[in-house]
Amino acid sequence: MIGSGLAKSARCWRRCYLLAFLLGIAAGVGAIAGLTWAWWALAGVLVGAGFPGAVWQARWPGSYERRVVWPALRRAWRKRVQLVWPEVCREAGLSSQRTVKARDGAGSVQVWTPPVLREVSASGVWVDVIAQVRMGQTPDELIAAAPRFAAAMNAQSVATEQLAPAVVWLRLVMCEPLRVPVTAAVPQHVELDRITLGRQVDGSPWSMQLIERHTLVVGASGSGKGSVLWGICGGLAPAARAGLVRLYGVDLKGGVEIGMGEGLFTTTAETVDEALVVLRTLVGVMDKRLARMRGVERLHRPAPGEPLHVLVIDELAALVAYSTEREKVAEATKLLARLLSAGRAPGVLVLAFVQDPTKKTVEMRGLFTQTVALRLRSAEEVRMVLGDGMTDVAPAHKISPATPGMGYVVQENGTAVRVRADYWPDGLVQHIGHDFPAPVKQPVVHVVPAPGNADNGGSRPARSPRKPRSPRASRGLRSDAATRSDDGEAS
Ligand SMILES: Nc1ncnc2c1ncn2[C@@H]1O[C@H](COP(=O)(O)OP(=O)(O)OP(=O)(O)O)[C@@H](O)[C@H]1O
Repeated sequence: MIGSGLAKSARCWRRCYLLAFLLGIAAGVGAIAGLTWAWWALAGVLVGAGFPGAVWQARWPGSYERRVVWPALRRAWRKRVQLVWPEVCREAGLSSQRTVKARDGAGSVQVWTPPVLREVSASGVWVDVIAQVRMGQTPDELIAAAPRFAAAMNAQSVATEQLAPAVVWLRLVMCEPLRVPVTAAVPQHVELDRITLGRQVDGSPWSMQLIERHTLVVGASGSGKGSVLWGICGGLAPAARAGLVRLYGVDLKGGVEIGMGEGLFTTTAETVDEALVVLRTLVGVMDKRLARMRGVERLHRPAPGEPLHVLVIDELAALVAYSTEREKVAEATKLLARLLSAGRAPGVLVLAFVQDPTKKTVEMRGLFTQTVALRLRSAEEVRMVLGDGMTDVAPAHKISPATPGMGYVVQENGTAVRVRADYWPDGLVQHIGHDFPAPVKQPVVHVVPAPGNADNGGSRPARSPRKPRSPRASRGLRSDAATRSDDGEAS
């Protein structure tokens, strides 16, 4: 999808082609009516320029945008920076003023000297400006004027950074290609290393590494955590069906989210007790794998029968902070911390979602190896989620509630990128839950205590195991069982 600036530019070019084409026809008619050869030449040039351009634009809009519209827009942005720079600097009080003699020697003129524009370049949907402050100025003065440049350039947003003691970098984001939502498609291929979740601000695909990573996604209510959750689980669906991945879902908000695509999951948990069973089982799997790997390999490679185990927790705070059952919360926190600290190498990964990073979850933040910040409520939350110094370059607290699924990720090279997850409507989630059933099902089996026995450990009445889905379920995870005979996998 293209942003409004791009759409405007495309419209403008379309009009030019149409005009060239019509003028060409008019010149041709003039030539037929007996005018000179010059009219024939004009007609040829105009029709020759207008017609192929119009056909290219109509027939191959993607390549036309890439090769014609974007380069023209970027050229125009660069020129505009050169144009507005002296004026904005003067208005912002950044230029120095001198009176010099006029060239003709008659009288004097005022000369304004702005900070030096060292480099102006444009790529993607932004313009990068590198400027050097004048003697006696501080970089902070230039950084404080950044919103004025953004307004003068009609930019959507501006990011700043001090590159050297006297050098400042400004990135003006000129149009918003992520404004229009895109609906996700049914995944076609087994993807394991990187899962494609949506688009980056420059229009390229946004993909995220999953293997060797524990992922934390933070976003206020309604920020679109569901689309990241289903982007990852849906993206893993072909691998799950092929037996390369097992998904375990913990959804303590009544199972509303994970229940939509329950078929994808090997096990789902909706109470703290069920979640504890899943956590104990995965810690057991992890410990056994680690013991097997010792001295043999350092990183587990997923294979059928030796799958990657992915624990998906919707609303992490419900598990480690909100529950009033303190002993259970303490155990869950401990088990989760073990998975987060040792699960990466043996292929037992955690993918957690949370609304509020200020609660106890923040204690665990350091154990996650990658973080996605969707819309947050304050600059302080951005700092908590993405780290110090990120509020300017990844202003997740400024994301509009009208663009759910939009957020910031910090790449391996340390730069922050704005992204938007594709939207997963309920029907699509149900569809993949149905079409990509987990080959192994291990429902949590509650052991009903004998009358008069101690607490059955459940916060809701014991229930009979869920009916296994096809293919036939393996033995379930027992709420009284801490370990399994094998990896915890199907026997
Ligand atoms: N990527 C997206 N593109 C467009 N719309 C989206 C996207 N993701 C979510 N939405 C819309 O935003 C609404 C809220 O999304 P979602 O339920 O995923 O938020 P959430 O962060 O999980 O909220 P909560 O924490 O309250 O459950 C959805 O009903 C959907 O209509």
